[in-house]
Amino acid sequence: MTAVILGGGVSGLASAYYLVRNSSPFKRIILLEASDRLGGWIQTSRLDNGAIFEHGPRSLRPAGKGGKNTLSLATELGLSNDIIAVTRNHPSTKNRYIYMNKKLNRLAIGGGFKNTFYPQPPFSQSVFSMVIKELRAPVPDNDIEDESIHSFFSRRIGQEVADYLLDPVFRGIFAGDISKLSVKSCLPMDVLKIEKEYKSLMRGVIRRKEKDDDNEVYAMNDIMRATKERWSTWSFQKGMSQLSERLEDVIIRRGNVEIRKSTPCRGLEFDGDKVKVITDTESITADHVVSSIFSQDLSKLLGSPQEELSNLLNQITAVSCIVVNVEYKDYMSNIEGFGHLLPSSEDPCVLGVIYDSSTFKQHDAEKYVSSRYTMMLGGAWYDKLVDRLGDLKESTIQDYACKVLSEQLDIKTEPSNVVVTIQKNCIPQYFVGHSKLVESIDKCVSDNGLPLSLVGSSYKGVSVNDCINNAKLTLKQFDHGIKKVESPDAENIEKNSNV
Ligand SMILES: Cc1cc2nc3c(=O)[nH]c(=O)nc-3n(C[C@H](O)[C@H](O)[C@H](O)COP(=O)(O)OP(=O)(O)OC[C@H]3O[C@@H](n4cnc5c(N)ncnc54)[C@H](O)[C@@H]3O)c2cc1C
Ligand SMILES: C=Cc1c2[nH]c(c1C)Cc1[nH]c(c(CCC(=O)O)c1C)Cc1[nH]c(c(C)c1CCC(=O)O)Cc1[nH]c(c(C)c1C=C)C2
Repeated sequence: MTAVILGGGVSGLASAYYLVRNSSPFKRIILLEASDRLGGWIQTSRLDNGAIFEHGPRSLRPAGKGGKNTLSLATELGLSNDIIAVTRNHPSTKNRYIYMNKKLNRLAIGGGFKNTFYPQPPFSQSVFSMVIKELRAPVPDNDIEDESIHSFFSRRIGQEVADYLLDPVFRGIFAGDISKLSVKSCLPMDVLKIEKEYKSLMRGVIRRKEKDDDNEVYAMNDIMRATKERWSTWSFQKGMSQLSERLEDVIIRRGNVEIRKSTPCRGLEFDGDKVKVITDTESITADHVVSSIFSQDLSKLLGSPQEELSNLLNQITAVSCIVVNVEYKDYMSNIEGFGHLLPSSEDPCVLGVIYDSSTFKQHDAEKYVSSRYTMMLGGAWYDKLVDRLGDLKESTIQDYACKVLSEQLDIKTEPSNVVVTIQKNCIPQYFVGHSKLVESIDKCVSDNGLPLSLVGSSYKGVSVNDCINNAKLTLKQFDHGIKKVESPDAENIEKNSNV
């Protein structure tokens, strides 16, 4: 049997890996990647001076099922010695800032008397009063299927928290507008269900027992290391591309996967239990297709009689971001932290700045002192940004970004390296009603008996962890048991039947 995987980003690569790692019915697997490289939004550049610029994802969380699974995957791939990690007590973990009223306001994340009982700018109320307000907030009588993040947190904790905390945080993840983003699909827990059951989000988060129904088999070495050393975030010595490059190596080494770059799929024609995968040069007859591409790109590949599915897929939208990587030679920042975010009320077009050198100093230039930053622009406010800039010439964007950086971080020196990357449709948006839309898509595929699996960031999670874990769980249907794994940690996979 033949499977075709559409897309060579981390979801497509993970799909291929899990199909070859486990015994599956597919003797032939073809991965089609439209561009000339693999990794998708994972894009790492290594400058001549040894500095690393990430134009997409730069960090992974160890927490949660997805976090555990990605650590397990790194172990299985033999990448343990290439992992670099930041612990929870590191300044880049403890210090996150909101840039508001033209100054940096450190987010009071970790307790303390002053932080708890006295208002911390930019908020006019203390954390303690926010907690009391949330515990006392009324619960709507009617069952709410879904709600915007702004609406939910405004009624639970107040508009100020929605506007000055949730707004920037979700601009920092989805680059999106919380008045449209779904509270059901964008948060790691079902807050509406928790509110209904416990009459308060705080009470529910404290009281509910995390069901440990995780029956997955994990390679434990790096999971145990991350737990023991209390990692907060991690990456790789040579950047995130090490993950996609190693996945490619291992997939090819396993033999029955053919990776075709610069080979876009141009169409899918379903015919009973077979599907014709059309490229510029041929039509591949497959028994199953795994699509990891953006839902609107998949929508365009479907002709009649798949109009219904095509229309549903087309309803999921994405935003575009401009990512500006900047390095300052012979400059040591005096601010340690993960970075700062801006509420849309402060400046809609500037989403935030990541202090890359504060998190991963290992990625700095080898031979001299320097500081690296990544500025994220646009997102749901992309059109406003284009209007403000006037044009999207690299020099226009570069001048603008460096001016903003110098204002917001008081940097007086000129940058030594700048890379501008325009990432079109890079972060899918999970608007109110997204989970119902995904259910309708899944139902349409199954009702029509289409040999099609949907993975990737369009549906159930935008983080790298979510993409990998969702690919693994989606393809479980084909999992006929783990093949002998040659990875250094193979015995651990067998031994640790549960975590
Ligand atoms: C700027 C930015 C910063 C981010 N930061 C983080 C972070 O710090 N941590 C984190 O966990 N996540 C982060 N993310 C999210 C994460 O990077 C993405 O969600 C994830 O990489 C998506 O992977 P994917 O494989 O699902 O999709 P993609 O990476 O989009 O891969 C899809 C692939 O399909 C190919 N393709 C498209 N059409 C076709 C076709 N017709 N035929 C064949 N191939 C096709 C594309 O070329 C692409 O290679 C960030 C994302 C962005 C954009
Ligand atoms: C300012 C814009 C953005 C920044 N990062 C992203 C955008 C759009 C993209 C992004 N960053 C993360 C993820 C994965 C989310 C997840 O579920 O793990 C995505 C899609 C990582 C991340 N970024 C922030 C948080 C709190 C997280 C989660 C995990 C972690 O702690 O590493 C917030 C944040 N993003 C940016 C900054 C400057 C920032 C906080 C100061 C940049």
